[in-house]
Order: sequence, then structure tokens, then C-alpha cells
Amino acid sequence: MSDDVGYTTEQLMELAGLSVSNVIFKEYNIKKFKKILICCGPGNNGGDGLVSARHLKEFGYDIKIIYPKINNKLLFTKLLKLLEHYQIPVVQSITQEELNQHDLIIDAIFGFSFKGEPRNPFDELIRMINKSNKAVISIDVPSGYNINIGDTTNSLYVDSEMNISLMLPKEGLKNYKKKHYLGGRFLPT
Ligand SMILES: NC(=O)C1=CN([C@@H]2O[C@H](COP(=O)(O)OP(=O)(O)OC[C@H]3O[C@@H](n4cnc5c(N)ncnc54)[C@H](OP(=O)(O)O)[C@@H]3O)[C@@H](O)[C@H]2O)[C@@H](O)CC1
Ligand SMILES: [K+]
Repeated sequence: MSDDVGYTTEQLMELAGLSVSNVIFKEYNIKKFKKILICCGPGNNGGDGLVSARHLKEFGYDIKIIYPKINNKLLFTKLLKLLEHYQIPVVQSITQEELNQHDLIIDAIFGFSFKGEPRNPFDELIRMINKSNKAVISIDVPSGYNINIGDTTNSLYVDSEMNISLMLPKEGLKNYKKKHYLGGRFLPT
């Protein structure tokens, strides 16, 4: 999709992460929601989370990343290197107690390429997020949602209070009733 108009994935991901960060800054007062945990999956949705981390840190939030399955493509290696410079901690596992210490959780686990039911270790992470009783927001789609038909087929998905769709809301969010932003309208229509 991006290649058709001349954008690179890297450029779109940067715009996506910045859009997400702008929405969070607007919606979640930094004094009340200082500590943010970003949960990143193995694909580009996780990449959006890695980018958001930098921008949110620039806005003044304290950021930690949980990234259980590292993507070895160059794009992700570069994003992780940047995070080192920003001194943003990246861990590969987390306990419920550690997760609960955050004020806001960002779900960047799966986006539009998710299929089936969430597999290990993401199933457990999603359960922990849902158990936390913290504010949770999803990037592009609540992870675990069936992207075409919504949450009706999966028993396990991130029960977030807000979704930030990127570029276009996906079909599966047609009946989404919670707070819903459209971020990153970065392709000409
Ligand atoms: N192109 C664009 O316009 C832009 C797209 N952007 C962003 O990219 C997102 C789409 O990214 P994406 O295509 O990389 O896939 P994504 O949804 O992150 O996940 C795929 C990964 O999940 C895994 N996986 C799948 N099912 C699984 C399961 N049941 N249980 C466990 N794992 C499972 C799968 O692993 P595999 O099945 O291959 O082993 C693969 O590694 C999109 O939603 C938006 O946020 C923006 O960055 C900028 C502009
Ligand atoms: K997501």
C-alpha cells in the first residue's frame, strides 16, 4: 500500500507513532498518567509502539517497553538502537505485579495481519493487561480482534478503553463503541 505512493514503511511507522503519541498527550494528563507501559508485538504494529515510546518520552512520560519476540529486520534493529540512546528500558517478560505499576498501558501487540487466536507468549500478556484494571489503549485495532469481523469470533482480545485507528478504521471496528480516534491520515485518498 505504502509503496504505491512512494512512502517507505519506516516513514509511515514514524508518522503512525507520532500520531498515536499526540492523541495520548491530548487524552491522558501527564500528571495522572506518568508511567506508561508499551506492549509491542512482533510485526509492524509493535514497530508503531517502539516509535511511540520515543515521542512519548519527549513529551515527558516515563516509558517502559515489553517486547517478548524481537523482530530481527533492520528497521526494528534501528528502532531498538534509538531506544537505547533514549534510555528507554525494553524487557522481554513482565509479571502482573510489574505491569500493574503503570498508569497507562498501550497495546501495540497485533494489527491488521493478526490471524486466529493469540498464541504464547502474547495470550498470557493479553490476559495480564485485561486483569490490570488500568487505562488501556490500542493502536490500530484491539489485539486479538478479528480484523474483518470484530471481536465476535475470539474469546481473547485486549479490552481497551480507546482505539487509535491508523489511516482508516478497519472493517472489524464497524461496531466499536468505545472512544475511537483516527490517527495518521497520511496517504492521499
Ligand atoms: N502498511 C501500512 O500502511 C502501515 C502499517 N502500520 C502498522 O502495521 C500493522 C500491520 O503490521 P504487520 O502486517 O507487520 O502485522 P501485525 O499485525 O503487526 O502482526 C503480525 C505479526 O503477528 C504475528 N501473529 C499473527 N497472528 C498471531 C497469533 N494468532 N498469535 C501470535 N502471533 C501472531 C505474526 O507472526 P507469524 O504468524 O508470522 O508467526 C507476525 O509476526 C498495522 O496494523 C499498523 O499498526 C504502520 O506501521 C504504518 C503504516
Ligand atoms: K494493537
